Amino acid sequence: MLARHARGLGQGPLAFGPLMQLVRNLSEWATVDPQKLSGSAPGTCANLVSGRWQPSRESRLLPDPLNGQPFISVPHTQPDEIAPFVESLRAVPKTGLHNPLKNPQRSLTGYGWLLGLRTALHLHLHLHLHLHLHLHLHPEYYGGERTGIPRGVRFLARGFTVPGDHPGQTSSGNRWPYGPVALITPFNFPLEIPALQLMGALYMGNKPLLHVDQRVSIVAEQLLRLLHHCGMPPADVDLLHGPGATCGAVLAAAQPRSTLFTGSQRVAERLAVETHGKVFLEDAGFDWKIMGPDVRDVDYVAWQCDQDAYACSGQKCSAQSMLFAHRSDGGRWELFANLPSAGAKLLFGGKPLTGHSIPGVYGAIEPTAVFVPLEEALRPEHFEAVTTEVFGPFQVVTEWRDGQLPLVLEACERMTNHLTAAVVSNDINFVQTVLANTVNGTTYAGIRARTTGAPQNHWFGPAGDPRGAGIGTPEAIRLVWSCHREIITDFGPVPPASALKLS
Ligand SMILES: NC(=O)c1ccc[n+]([C@@H]2O[C@H](COP(=O)([O-])OP(=O)(O)OC[C@H]3O[C@@H](n4cnc5c(N)ncnc54)[C@H](O)[C@@H]3O)[C@@H](O)[C@H]2O)c1
Repeated sequence: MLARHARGLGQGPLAFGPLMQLVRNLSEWATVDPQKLSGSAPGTCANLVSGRWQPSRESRLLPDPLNGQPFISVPHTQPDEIAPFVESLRAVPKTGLHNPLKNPQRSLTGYGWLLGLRTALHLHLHLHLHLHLHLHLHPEYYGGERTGIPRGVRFLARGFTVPGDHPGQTSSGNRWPYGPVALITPFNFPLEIPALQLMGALYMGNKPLLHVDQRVSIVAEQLLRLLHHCGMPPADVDLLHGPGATCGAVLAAAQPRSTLFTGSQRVAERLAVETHGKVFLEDAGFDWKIMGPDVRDVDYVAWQCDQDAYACSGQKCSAQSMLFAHRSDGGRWELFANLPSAGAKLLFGGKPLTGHSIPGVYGAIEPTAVFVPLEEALRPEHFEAVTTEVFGPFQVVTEWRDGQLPLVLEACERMTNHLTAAVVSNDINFVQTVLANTVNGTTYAGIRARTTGAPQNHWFGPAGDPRGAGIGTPEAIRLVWSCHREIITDFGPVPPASALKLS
């Protein structure tokens, strides 16, 4: 009954109570119960293409990160099985499933149910299937989590008009979908990134092929099953489980009009070439934090450093990768006063964790920090190694003294990834100098500055690269999932023939 209620498209936002109930009733829509997933009762996954759930020829058994038991069987789709995915994408017109002039009601009534679902998801989804699965697979921080379902979908496609050159002429800027698109996401945010980006793609009128890292793609599958249950047409999204290379083969054959890729630098650069540049990137994060000379509230700042570098085992793209601590001789703040003046040194960590049952394939090491003197870090022979993202509980620490800010800024200038950054200072002149001379796309400034935390209430994405994508705000959705189309209407009146001259 609830499902029928939810499928009453066009009815506007649904009542909160029934939706909470709907999300709670796992048996109506979920195919796995995370409380029961185990080596003796593994969960199984299926591909979704053109509205039909389908197995693949081979499957891969994933070991439970908690105890090593094989607990999920996921399709190991091979390149010779991709034809239905290619056909499905090729069947989508460039004009999308809807656009400002075609089926505009689809973004209103077709997704009306989502507006009510937003609240229900926000409060209850993470208490049930997804959080359990999610925490099992990857313990992502969930405080302030967003579901990616903004109010007023139609306003995402808001355009503008400009008066023309003569009576009857007007030009209008429109947000237009790409039509067939691909969405590729990594292992470390199995729900948040697919949910936020998928909804944006759909709102703007695209049909996405979704590929999530095979180790966690079961979460995205359950999200799609919930969305179907709530009324999303099953053919609106395809889901491809399997190796990344198989997804690459689909892209090469189907040539989606645009691809949003979130993941490592290596794959990002490869896709940029293979898609001939038709790609938006949320790639590697080498994220720095600069402490100003005025840093105070030491316990708070140190706590935030630990959170940024080591929460979630440092496996956030926004994790603190390099800390520039200010060393103030005779001042209040001497973070690493006992460090040697030259040479790199292990500050702490560096050993494998012991006394656990985590399978070796997942890796488990102590929170680790390595100190590298600033001048040594800047040497050409060291710089690349010092500024390469290590996707784990690892950070590089250095220090700078009064007069060395230009060296710190030089290091920021020479880095290749510009995702998040933090300027920990309440000295407005210091903050302004650092902000004016750096480019990171999501930069926090002030004594409470952090590198992690996104995307809760703001844009999140890299800057300084025309391929840079965003996530988390209406602007991000508009940028990534629609393009600009200018329509100049010129209906007359037509001038008399006597007024026509060659120009
Ligand atoms: N910038 C961001 O917003 C953001 C967010 C999360 C993670 N990350 C980055 O992701 C990385 C960690 O994630 P990962 O190890 O899962 O990344 P990864 O690049 O190995 O994999 C990401 C996705 O790409 C797919 N893939 C791999 N090869 C492919 C190919 N040839 N064609 C198409 N798809 C292919 C994978 O199956 C996976 O779904 C880190 O570098 C981290 O900084 C960035």
